Amino acid sequence: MDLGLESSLWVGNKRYRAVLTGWHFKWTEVDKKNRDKKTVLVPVAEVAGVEEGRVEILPQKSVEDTDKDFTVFYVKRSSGGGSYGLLWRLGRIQFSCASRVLRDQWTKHLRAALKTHSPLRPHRLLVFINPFGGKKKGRQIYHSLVAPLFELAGISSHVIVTERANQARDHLLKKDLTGFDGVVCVGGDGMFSELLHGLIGRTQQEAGLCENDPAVALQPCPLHIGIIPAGSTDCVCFATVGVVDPVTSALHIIIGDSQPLDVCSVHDVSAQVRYSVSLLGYGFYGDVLAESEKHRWMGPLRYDYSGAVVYLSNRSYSGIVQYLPADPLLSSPRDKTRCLAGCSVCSRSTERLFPHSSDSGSLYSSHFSQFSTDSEGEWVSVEGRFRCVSLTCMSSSCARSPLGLSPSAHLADGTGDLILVWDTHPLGFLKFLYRHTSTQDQFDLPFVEVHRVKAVRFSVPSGREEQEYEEIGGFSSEIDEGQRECVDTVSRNGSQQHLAQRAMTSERKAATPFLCGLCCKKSPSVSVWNCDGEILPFTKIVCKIHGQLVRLYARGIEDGAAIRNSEERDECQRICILNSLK
Ligand SMILES: CCCCCCCCCCCCC/C=C/[C@@H](O)[C@H](COP(=O)(O)O)NC(=O)CCCCCCCCCCCCCCC
Ligand SMILES: Nc1ncnc2c1ncn2[C@@H]1O[C@H](COP(=O)(O)OP(=O)(O)O)[C@@H](O)[C@H]1O
Ligand SMILES: [Ca+2]
Repeated sequence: MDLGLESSLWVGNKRYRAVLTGWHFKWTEVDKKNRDKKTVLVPVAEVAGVEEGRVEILPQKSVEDTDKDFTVFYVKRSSGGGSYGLLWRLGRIQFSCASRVLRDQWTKHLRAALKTHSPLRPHRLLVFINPFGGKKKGRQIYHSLVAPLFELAGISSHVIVTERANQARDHLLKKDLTGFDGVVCVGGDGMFSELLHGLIGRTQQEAGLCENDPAVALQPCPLHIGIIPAGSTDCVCFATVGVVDPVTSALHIIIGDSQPLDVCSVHDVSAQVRYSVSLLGYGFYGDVLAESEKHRWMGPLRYDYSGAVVYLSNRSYSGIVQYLPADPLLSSPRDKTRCLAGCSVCSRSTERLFPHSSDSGSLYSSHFSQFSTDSEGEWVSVEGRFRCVSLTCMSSSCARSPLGLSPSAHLADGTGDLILVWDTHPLGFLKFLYRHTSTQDQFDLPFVEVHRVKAVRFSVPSGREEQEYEEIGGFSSEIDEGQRECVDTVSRNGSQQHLAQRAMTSERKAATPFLCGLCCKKSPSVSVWNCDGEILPFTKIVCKIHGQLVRLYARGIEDGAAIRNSEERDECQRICILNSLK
């Protein structure tokens, strides 16, 4: 069927020339002298629904069934929601046709174009709501903001309000999932993590693969994941959509957007596996999570409170970190680029990760080639005392840190960024943390290193695990020994880091009076791992990044930083549409 169509249509008493070209639907106001006025251009892929009659969805759905009218719902962008990302809202236009025949032609052609140009639109979704996530508004957010949009788009959803932790994960591992196109969580990063574990586990079970084996190349998941943000950090949503907004996320789900995402598998010696996408953190972030669990009643503020408590306790930990660097010719964590919608680094990675696929974006292509074609590089080893060791598969931007833990990380390039913050004096560490809140480079500090990696191993020097408490502070022999270890190991690895470490020793002496106030209590010698908001029950780990293991209903961040007024907003809509065509 030829999807193109062109005719005059009316909105109220204004005449429009409407054109459907297959990829685009546009309407231009025509004045009495037949001159063109303003045009609105909407990619067919961003049409949310087409309905006969004059349809309203708010305050509730109502249809005035006239036989010459039809209503089109589409994605409309607006700035807001912070300096990055664009809010999406539901645009609506009600057209009148000259005849019923023409009206039926328009609705038929538009619906056929939708099917052809956005094949991943979901028809049936499995939705899990965590009623206790974030500010406990999950149910309300879903029923008032999301369900009416799904209904409009003709999506049928099976909704489960969870009654316990891990219910969503267990459901995905065991229950019949036939007929579902995607799975949605209404909650925070913890709920997303449940879906991630459930779907990855289920996919490996069905493929007959052992997910606990770090040597296995995992099979990508066939079902898409949608996130309706209703949690505390909502980092996965922020970093993949650019804003934390339930309506924006619902619209990405409706139009069947697709964003692949790298996932890190975290294995312990007894072969248990966990997955992480946003933050795998030892030291500071592990301690913040452990502390925050005691203060869940505070809601999202528990992290700020616990962050301050842990910061003031001034801890550092010994560790041995080994990493397998990614190809430095492809990208670097300090190249000042940002992974935005249509990212070319990620697109090239798709071709590299799935070389035998005719459609380079296909989920179903062989994923096994990934490691056989990659030449295994050399592992690098460092040992010493760290304030924190963090690994992230993406930028991990969130409201607390709008550019994230690693601002130049990519969502789907098959690598992660390893951030090593060596022990330093308290003010230095505060500077590091504080830089996350602005555009200042948190890696441009002498005690910070960042590496783009494919795999990481971590262990605690022998004897430390059993040692329950130790003296801490810049003056104990423990720290001096740790400091020496660090200088030795790093210089063995031929890095310039040892110079910085030496400089740090004198900085630490300068900070002596400040430290005295803080460090007069005992502290544990071993921290815990924070795996996307969950405490891991093991310290020694092996991690591997699996490129594009899952897909989200998202498209990456649309850069809205330049948009300040409504005229620029229209321009932005145009630029975003042009970018989406590239
Ligand atoms: C001085 C200000 C310092 C601001 C430092 C901000 C760094 C923020 C990096 C955030 C990375 C987030 C990665 C996401 C992790 C989530 O998967 C995970 C689970 O989220 P969920 O509960 O929503 O399910 N979230 C977390 O683990 C939370 C980590 C949050 C860390 C916040 C740290 C706040 C630090 C405040 C320090 C204050 C020092 C004050 C000195 C007097
Ligand atoms: N019904 C429930 N009761 C208790 N815990 C739950 C329930 N449903 C989910 N959880 C757990 O709650 C934790 C936090 O959920 P999340 O939605 O991420 O909120 P937040 O962002 O506030 O931490 C997750 O680890 C999840 O496994
Ligand atoms: Ca990545």
